[in-house]
Amino acid sequence: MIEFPRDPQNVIPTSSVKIVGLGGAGTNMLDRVALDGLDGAELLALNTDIRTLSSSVAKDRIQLGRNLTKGLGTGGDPELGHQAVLEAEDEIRATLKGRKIVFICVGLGGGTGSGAAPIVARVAREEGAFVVMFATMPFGFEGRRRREQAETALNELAVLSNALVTFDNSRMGELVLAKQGIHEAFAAADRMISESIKAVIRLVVRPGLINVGLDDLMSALRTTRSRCLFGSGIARGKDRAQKALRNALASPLLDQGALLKDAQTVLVHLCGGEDLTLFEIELLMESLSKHVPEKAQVLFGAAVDPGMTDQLSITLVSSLPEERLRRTMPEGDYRRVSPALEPSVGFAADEDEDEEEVVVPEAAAKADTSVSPAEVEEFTGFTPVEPQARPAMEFVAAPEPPKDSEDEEDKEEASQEEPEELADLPDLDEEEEALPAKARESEMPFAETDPVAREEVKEVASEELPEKPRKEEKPSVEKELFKPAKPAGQGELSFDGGPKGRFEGADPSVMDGEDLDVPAFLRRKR
Ligand SMILES: Nc1nc2c(ncn2[C@@H]2O[C@H](COP(=O)(O)OP(=O)(O)OP(=O)(O)O)[C@@H](O)[C@H]2O)c(=O)[nH]1
Repeated sequence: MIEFPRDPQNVIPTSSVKIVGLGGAGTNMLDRVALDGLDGAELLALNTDIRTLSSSVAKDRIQLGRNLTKGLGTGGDPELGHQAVLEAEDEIRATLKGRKIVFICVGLGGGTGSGAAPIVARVAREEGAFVVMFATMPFGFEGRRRREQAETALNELAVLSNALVTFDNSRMGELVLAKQGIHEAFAAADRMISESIKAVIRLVVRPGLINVGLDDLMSALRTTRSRCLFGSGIARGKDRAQKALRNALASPLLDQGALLKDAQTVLVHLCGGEDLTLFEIELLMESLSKHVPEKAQVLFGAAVDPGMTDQLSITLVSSLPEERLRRTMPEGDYRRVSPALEPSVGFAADEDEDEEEVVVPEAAAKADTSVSPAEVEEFTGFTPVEPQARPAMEFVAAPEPPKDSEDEEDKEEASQEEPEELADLPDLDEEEEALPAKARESEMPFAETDPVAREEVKEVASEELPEKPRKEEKPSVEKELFKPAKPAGQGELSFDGGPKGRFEGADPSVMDGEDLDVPAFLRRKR
C-alpha cells in the first residue's frame, strides 16, 4: 500500500464546481448525471421550455426567455435561443459567481442550446471560471439545417470555452443494437456523456496522491479542431488493473485503443481504494505504453479513495487533431462512424491564457467521490467484452497503408479502399433512406413532443433526402400508366413487366367514352 501525504491545497472542492444543463438535451444529460450520483457538485438547469425545466431534478433552474418564448421552446431557432438567454443573463451570472469550474452540457442543433450556449460560456468565463463544454452533435438523419446550426454554435464555443468535448450522437447510437429505438440511442449517449463528465470531475476534484490539475487537463486536450479521445474503465478483484485498462480502451471514443497510437499527450488518472499497490500502477502503465506512442507525453495522476476498496478505475483523456483522425480512418470509415465530425468538431483551449492558481480550503480533501457498485455495472455495460454484447455497428480499424510504396496513387487507392468487413455492413445513409418517412418521423423523440420540430422532420423527410439514382430502364406503357405516387425520399418499387390494372383478355370497361380501367387522375389529365 502506498502511503502518501495529501496536499489539500491542490484539490478543488466540489462546491466550486457547477454543472449546467442547457436546453432539452442538456437538461436530460444533467438529470442523468444527477441520477447516476455525483455528490457535492451543484446542478443548474437552463431552458426555454418550462415543461422540461420543471421536471428536471436540478435544484437550481432558470427559465430562459420568460417574455420572449413564454414557456415554450424556440422551435429550433438559435436566434430566439440567443435572445432568450440574454433576458436571464443577470440571474445566470449570479448563480455562476465564485465557481472555479463550470461544466456545460448541451445538445447542439436546436434553438435553445445552440443559441444560448455561447452566452452562458461567456458569462462563466467573465466570472473567472474554467469552462468545460460537453456538446453533442446531431444524428445524421436530423437533417442539414440542424447540422449547420450545430456547427455554427460549435465554432463559437471553440473560441469561448476552455475545453470543448464533443460527442457525436450518431457515433454513440452505435452503442445500442441497430434494432433498438432512438430512445435507447439517446439514453446510451446520455450515459456515456454522464460517465465522461463524472470522470473529468473526479480527475480535477478528487484529492490525489499525484494530482492532475486543470493545466494538465488542458494540455491533454489542447489543440484546435480535434476530437476528444476519452476512455474510462473500472474493475474489481483479481487482475483488476488489466481489466480496468481493457474496459477503458474499449470505449467507443477510443476505437478500442486504436486512436491512441497517434496521440501526442495522454492524461492517465488512476484511482483505487486504500489497497491500491505500486505494483498495480506499474503493471497498468506498462500495458498502456503498448497503446501509446513512445514520444507521447503521458501526464499521470493517481488518487486513493477509501470508498473504492477492491476497485480500481482508470481514465484516459487525449485528443486527436482532425487531420490525423482522417489519416487513421479512410474517408469512408470516417463518415460512416462519425458523420457529424464533418467538417469540424472538437476541442479548443485558450493557448495564451495564464491559468489562475487554484487555492482550495482543506475541507476539499474530504469531498465524497466514491464510486458505487451501480456505477461499476454501468461502466461495464458500456464496455462489454463478450462478443454478443458488442454494438451491432462496430468500428473496423483502417487497413495499414502500404509501407514501401513511394507511389502517391497507390497510397491514395489504399486509403480509399473499403476493408472487406466494411463492405458487408449496411450503408447507414442507404439504410436511412430506405426507411419510410413515417417510420423515421416516429423514431424522433423531439418530433413526437414538439409540433414545430415535427414540421421540421417532415420537411427533412420530404425535401432533404436525395432521390436514389436509378438505373436507365426502358419506359413501359404499364409503368407510365401506373406510376405510383412517390413518397418523398423513398426508394422506388420496381414493377415486373406483366399487364397491370386490366384483366388479361377481358373487355375494357368503357362508360361515356371513358376507360374506367385507367385511374381517374390520369383520365382527368387527358
Ligand atoms: N444525447 C442526447 N441528445 C439529444 C437529446 N434530445 C435531443 N438531443 C440532441 O440535441 C439536439 C438539440 O435538441 P434539444 O436540446 O431538444 O433542443 P434545444 O436546444 O432545447 O432547442 P429548442 O427545443 O429548439 O428550443 C437535437 O438535435 C438532438 O441531436 C437527448 O435526450 N440526449
